[in-house]
Amino acid sequence: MLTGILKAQGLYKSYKDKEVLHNLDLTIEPGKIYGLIGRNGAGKTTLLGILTAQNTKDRGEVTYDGQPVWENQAALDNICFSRELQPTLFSGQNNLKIRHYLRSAAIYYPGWDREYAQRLLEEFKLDEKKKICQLSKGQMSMVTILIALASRSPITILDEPAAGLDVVMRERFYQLLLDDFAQTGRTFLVSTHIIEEAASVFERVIILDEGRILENCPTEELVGQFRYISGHEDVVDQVCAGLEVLSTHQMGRHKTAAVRGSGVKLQDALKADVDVSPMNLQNVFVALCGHGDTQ
Ligand SMILES: Nc1ncnc2c1ncn2[C@@H]1O[C@H](COP(=O)(O)OP(=O)(O)OP(=O)(O)O)[C@@H](O)[C@H]1O
Repeated sequence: MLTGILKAQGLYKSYKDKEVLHNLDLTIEPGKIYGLIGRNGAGKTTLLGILTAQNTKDRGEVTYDGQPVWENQAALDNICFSRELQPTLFSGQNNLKIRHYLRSAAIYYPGWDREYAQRLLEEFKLDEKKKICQLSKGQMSMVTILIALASRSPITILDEPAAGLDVVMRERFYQLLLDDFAQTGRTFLVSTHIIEEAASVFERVIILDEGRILENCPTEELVGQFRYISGHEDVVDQVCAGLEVLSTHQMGRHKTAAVRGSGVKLQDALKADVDVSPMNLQNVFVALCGHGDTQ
């Protein structure tokens, strides 16, 4: 599926005097699955809301296929932002049922796949006659996921879709995502805190830290740049001299450093009397965004 590029340039967003996004640039290319990770309050939901014109920006531009997305239905027809249902939003409409919600989605999304939606309803064992305000947290997540998948939108964005799901449903969700991607090649952008579980699904990872994009690159390429180097503190210090050290942990004279580096300097390090071990995406995330909290 050939779709346009979703692009943010120079985004700024503040709530009162708190700056949440700072001069943020981001390019979402067609036909890729992106994982968006960041600490609590990093600005993920705010960013996703602005990318999909559901939230306002203070400065900057968001375009789809070169056209601004703000108040541009032609551009927004290509983008689905399926976010967690807020039971409080529905408390004033106690009779709103899943069926009504799906009917609205069918009208809103031009590519709505009714047959796929029905299949997912059955697979998730959701009763469309059930009221939204009576759904469990997991069932709310399932409705959110169902809408995202059945929208068939070229760019489909989900904000923490797996948070309310049990482990079996989370695995099923990732499988559905990958099956859909294999079939349609549409773009997915998914935010999550369950990093390691999702690492193998996301071919690209975006790390948002305090309103700034720290990384936006292939997951394997990113993780491959980081290693733990451990051993006697003197040797570790010597080896790390030319490398970027993100964090250190010491027990007596034994030291472990999380480092980023490649090339000659790393090759030299590998020859020294130290243990070198790979890091996983979660370790990399903590090293980059821990800001000393985990030392
Ligand atoms: N409507 C709002 N009014 C005021 N402050 C807000 C509003 N929405 C978000 N914020 C603040 O902006 C910051 C970023 O919030 P946001 O929800 O975008 O972060 P997040 O990365 O999605 O966080 P989490 O992972 O905890 O869900 C937080 O400090 C939050 O309190």
